[in-house]
Formats: sequence, structure tokens, C-alpha cells
Amino acid sequence: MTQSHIPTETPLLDSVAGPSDLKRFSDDELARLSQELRSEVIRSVAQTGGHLGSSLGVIELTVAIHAVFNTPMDKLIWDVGHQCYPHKILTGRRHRMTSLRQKDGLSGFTKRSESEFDPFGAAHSSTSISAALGFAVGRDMGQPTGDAIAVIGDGSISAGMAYEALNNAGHEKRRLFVILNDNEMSIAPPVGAMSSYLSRLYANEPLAALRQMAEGFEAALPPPMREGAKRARQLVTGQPASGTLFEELGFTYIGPINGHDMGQLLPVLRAARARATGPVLIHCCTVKGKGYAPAESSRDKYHGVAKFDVPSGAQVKSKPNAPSYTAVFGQALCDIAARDPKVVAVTAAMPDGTGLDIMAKRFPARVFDVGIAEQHGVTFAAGMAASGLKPFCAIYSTFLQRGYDQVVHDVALQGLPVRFAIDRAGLVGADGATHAGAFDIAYLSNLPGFTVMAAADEAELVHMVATAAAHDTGPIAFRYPRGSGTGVVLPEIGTVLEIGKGRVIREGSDIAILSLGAHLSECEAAADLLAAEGVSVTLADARFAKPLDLDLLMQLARNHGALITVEQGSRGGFGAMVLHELAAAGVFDRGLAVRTLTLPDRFIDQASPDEMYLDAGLTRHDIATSAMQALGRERKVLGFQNAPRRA
Ligand SMILES: Cc1ncc(C[n+]2csc(CCOP(=O)(O)OP(=O)(O)O)c2C)c(N)n1
Ligand SMILES: CC(=O)[C@@H](O)[C@H](O)COP(=O)(O)O
Ligand SMILES: [Mg+2]
Repeated sequence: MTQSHIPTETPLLDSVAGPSDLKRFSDDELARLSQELRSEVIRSVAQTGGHLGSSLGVIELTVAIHAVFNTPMDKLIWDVGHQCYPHKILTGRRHRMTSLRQKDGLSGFTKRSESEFDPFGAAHSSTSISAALGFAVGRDMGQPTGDAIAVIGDGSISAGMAYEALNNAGHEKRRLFVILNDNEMSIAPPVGAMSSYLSRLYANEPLAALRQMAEGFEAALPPPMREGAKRARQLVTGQPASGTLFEELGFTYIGPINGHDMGQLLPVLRAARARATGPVLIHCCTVKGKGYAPAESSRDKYHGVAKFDVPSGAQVKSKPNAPSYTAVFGQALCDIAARDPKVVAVTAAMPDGTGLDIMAKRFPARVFDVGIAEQHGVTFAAGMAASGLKPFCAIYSTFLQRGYDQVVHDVALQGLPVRFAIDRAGLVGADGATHAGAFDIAYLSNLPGFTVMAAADEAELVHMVATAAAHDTGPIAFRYPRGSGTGVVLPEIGTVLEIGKGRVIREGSDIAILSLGAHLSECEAAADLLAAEGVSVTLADARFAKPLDLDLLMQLARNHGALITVEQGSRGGFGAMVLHELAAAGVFDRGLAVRTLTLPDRFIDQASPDEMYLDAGLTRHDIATSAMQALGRERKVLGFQNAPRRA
């Protein structure tokens, strides 16, 4: 710690090329740097959009950690990674911040391939403590790595995986730092007993001053804080080193401390770093959106924002021509819930993102927010289904991956009628590969007894919600993409679809395109391109990946020279199911040309959804080109390849 020496008019941030530069700043200068960093984050995210509120809440924490620890030798692991913008600025990526979340730009999360200061990639929550413990073991087994520090939010620590890691870390007793960034917010207001417990930890005024539970840490703190710590400990527990859940699990618990006060953060981190021999949990209280009034005063604390005007905080949002799939689902489910009191719904911490907020407003007692707990959410829904209720489990495709064994073991194996509403199916844009809904068709269609639907447009989605509500004989899922629908007229009330039946959209004779889900409009455009080339196309919407409409499939196979399947999903999904049936029926023996258009066998980097589908080879031109190739009319393909593509 040195005295302040840099003139106040000189921006400190300009002299920071990396975290090592922070070591020469005094504590006052680190506090000054924090303010500059806050302004920089606001200025930068105003131009790009992104996860602003969470990043503003960890400004001081980021500066303090980098000032005290020795990254990248020490491994700093941000849970979810959506709060890592100040970390990116301090770790040599300031000049690239205007590219955040765009094609070829900086990721909105931590990413190993992006920087040595991102030792572990993230975007799905609650993984940080496990990964940090892995690094700690690596260090203890001689790997060239230093301390491991996990920073995890109060929302993310509600997930089962975080408890599993705490449990294991408490048992391992290795030197490890967990910083609980408690801003009393998840995406939505936090829920659950753990959240209430954390609130109680600092609701008590003596604790709020400072709770310092270990003798060693007390001694290392400056005298005024030491006294406060002793008093707090005795007041609360009457005895040293026990009391909080974390301590019972084997951690040394420090806090709660004010995560925006460098006067508390720096000495506590220094003391912990100097003295820790086992796992330590430092409980920091922060404010989501801290220091930017529009964020602090908004309901969602500007968790995720579009580009915005800095003085007013007004976000630049384009006016969509059609309602979002999410809103259509939320309203359709609410309408059904109004008619059927057995309908209930489950969200894992995303009531607004899934559209369940609509039903929650009208039927609050029938919508269950379980916190970030997809695994529990699925089995909880299975239990409700077993009791005779009609649960809709609304989880993004990418996050349902977390609950896969529960889908298999608790739902499918028992044939329970849980309805899975799978939002964000397909490529989602700025959140990138971590959030792509790529795999659900594959991972659900292979399960015996599962019914899997995909909505071609928002009217179809309304029908699928009705179909799922009426389906009592086993699990059923329907998937739909992020963003606005196609603008079709919505039915007043959904029609229950015949299970396993597709529909023909237009009839032709040369080639059949069999689409599953929201790429139907792109297939229609491809059919138009082909028609302009003199190719007559039958276009069908499969509606069901499982059970497949075998009558329709065989009819398409019989009556056309080639068949193309198209889906917004990975290999191993709809196309694979079709190939399996075609092979079983022996159609290849009769010379049918088949192509399956899926996402490629690689992860697609962030960009706009259109750019991502272009990268994936799933544009109308790709579909038309494949069709021409399947028909053996190679020369015509050139025309399509040279045609302008969507940006
Ligand atoms: C497994 C998983 N489920 C859901 C999400 C969506 N999600 C991203 S951030 C977030 C809230 C995190 O809250 P917290 O950890 O308290 O961080 P804060 O934003 O408050 O800083 C949620 C639910 C996710 N990233 N991963
Ligand atoms: C960090 C995270 O996982 C969420 O905030 C996610 O970015 C939300 O995405 P949507 O905007 O699609 O709801
Ligand atoms: Mg939080």
C-alpha cells in the first residue's frame, strides 16, 4: 500500500495495460481507478448493449482482486461470466470492448481462447467453485498455477452444483477463495430459502459492520476492523469459528463486507491471502447496477440491456413487427391455465425470459420459480405430474441440458406427462455458442416415449401449447426460437394437433423439403429460389420430430427424386431420425437422394442469428444449393452460390 501520488487530473485507467499495473497504485488511487472503470463500462456498454447491471456491481471487487492477487498465475474464475466486463477492461481487452458480443468480437462471457486471464470459460451458472477447486488440486499436485478464486453471485449459489462444490471443498480443506457477490438479485428478484438466509446474515446490524470469524484473519486486519469483527462474532455465535452454513461446511467465513468500499475490500482480501490455509468464503454485499442511477432504479437493474443513451438510460430497442415467441407462449399458457386449474408452471430463475411472468401475474400460486435449479425444476415438475397436476416446465434449450438425467430418469423412464416448453431453440445471437439451443431435438428424440414438437411459427406454437396440455400419456416437448415471430395471424384458441402428423405446405414433383420448426420460412424462400430455376418443390412441415409422420415421409420419398430435411438443431436430431426410418424402409435401395441440413459439427461463434445461420450453412441459398446438388443439377448451383446472401 503506497501513498497517492498520481495527479488527480491524469486518468489512471489509461496507464493500466494489465493487472500488474495496479500494484503501483495506492488504496486511494485504486478507489479512483474504480470510478474511472465504472464510467468506462457504462460508456462502452451504451454502445454495444450487454450485461451491464452485474458488471457495475463488481467494479470495486474486480479492482481489489486484481490489486491483491497475482493473475494470471492466480486463477480468477467468474461464475456465469456475465459480470466480467470490468475484468476484460483491466486485462488488456479495453480497446476491443466496442466489439463485445458481436461477430468476431469479444465474448460477453469469460472464454479461455480469448485471454490467459480467463482461465475457465463460463456462461451457464454455478460452475466456478468446482472449477476453482480443480485448479487448487492442480496447484497442490505440482501444476504451475497459483491461488484459485471463484466469484459467485447470490443467484448462482442457489444451484445444486454450487453446494456440491462447497461440500467437496469443505472436505478437501485446500486453500481456496470463494467470493460471494451478494447483490440480492438474480435476473429476477432472487427466490428461495438460501436467499433469505443470506439476507439474514447481514440484516443483523453488528454483522453488517463486519463479521470476521477466524482469529488469524482478525489479527491481520487493521485494529478498528478487528474490534468490530470480534464483537460481531461474539454477538452472533457466542463462540469463535462456528455459526454460518459455510463454516459448518468447513469454510472460514469472512463478512459480510461492503463490496463497494475499498477500505473494507482491500484489507480483507490482503488478510485472507496472507493467512488462509484452507477454504475461505468472503461474503461481499454489493448493489446490482451500482453507480448508474437508471440501472439502480430499474426493476431488472439493467441485467441485460440494448444499446442506450447514457444521460437518460433510454435503451434503443427496435420495434418488432410481430410478438415474440416467448410472449405468445406465455399468453397461450395463461389462457389454458384459466380454463384448467390443474395446469401449473415451473421456471428456473427466468420468469420474464420464459414468458411465465404473464401467467404468474394472474395465477401467482400456480407458477413456481425454483431459482437457478434446472435439475430440481425438472424432477419437481415430474413429482407434480405424478400427483395428477399438469406441469409445464419452461426452460431454455441450453439450460435444460443441466437437467438431462432428470429428464431421462425422473420423467421419461416413468412416462410422466411433464410438458417441456423449450425456448431459445436454435442459434440465439449475441450470447453465442454457450446459449445456443442446438441439442434438444437430439437429446429428447432419442428417449423412448417422448413426443417432440417444433413450432414453425407463432400460430403453430399456440397449437402446440394446446396439444401439450391435452397430452396426458407421457412427456411432451415443444421448441421455439428466441425473438419475434413471423407475424402470422394468431388463433383465438389453440387446436390440439394429431400426435405424429405433419402437414404439406406446398406440392411439387421434383424434390421434397421436409422442415422441422422455425426454419420453415427459410425453406419457403429456398423453394421460391428453386422454382425460379424451374425446380418443382414439395414443402412439408414435419411438426413432430418424434413420433415421425411415417406416412408423410414415405409419400415424400416415393414421389420425389430427392428429399432434404432442414432443422435448427445439431446433427443426430431430426435428420438422423428421418435417415433411420428411410433406411429401415429400404428407400435408399431405390436410389432416393437424401440430404440432412443441420447445424454443423462445431460450435458457432456469436454474431447476429442471421450471421450465425450463414456461418452454419443453413440459409435459403444453402438449402436451395443442396437441393440442386441432390438432384444432380450441379451447374445451376453456381447461380445460387453467387447470389447475395443475407447479412
Ligand atoms: C444454468 C443456468 N441457468 C440460468 C442461467 C441464466 N442466468 C444468467 S445470470 C442469472 C442470474 C445470476 O444471478 P447472480 O449469480 O446473483 O448474478 P448477478 O447477475 O446478480 O450479478 C441467470 C439466472 C444461466 N446462466 N445458467
Ligand atoms: C447471462 C445469461 O445467461 C442471461 O442473462 C442471458 O443472456 C439471457 O438471455 P435472453 O436475453 O435470451 O433471455
Ligand atoms: Mg445476484
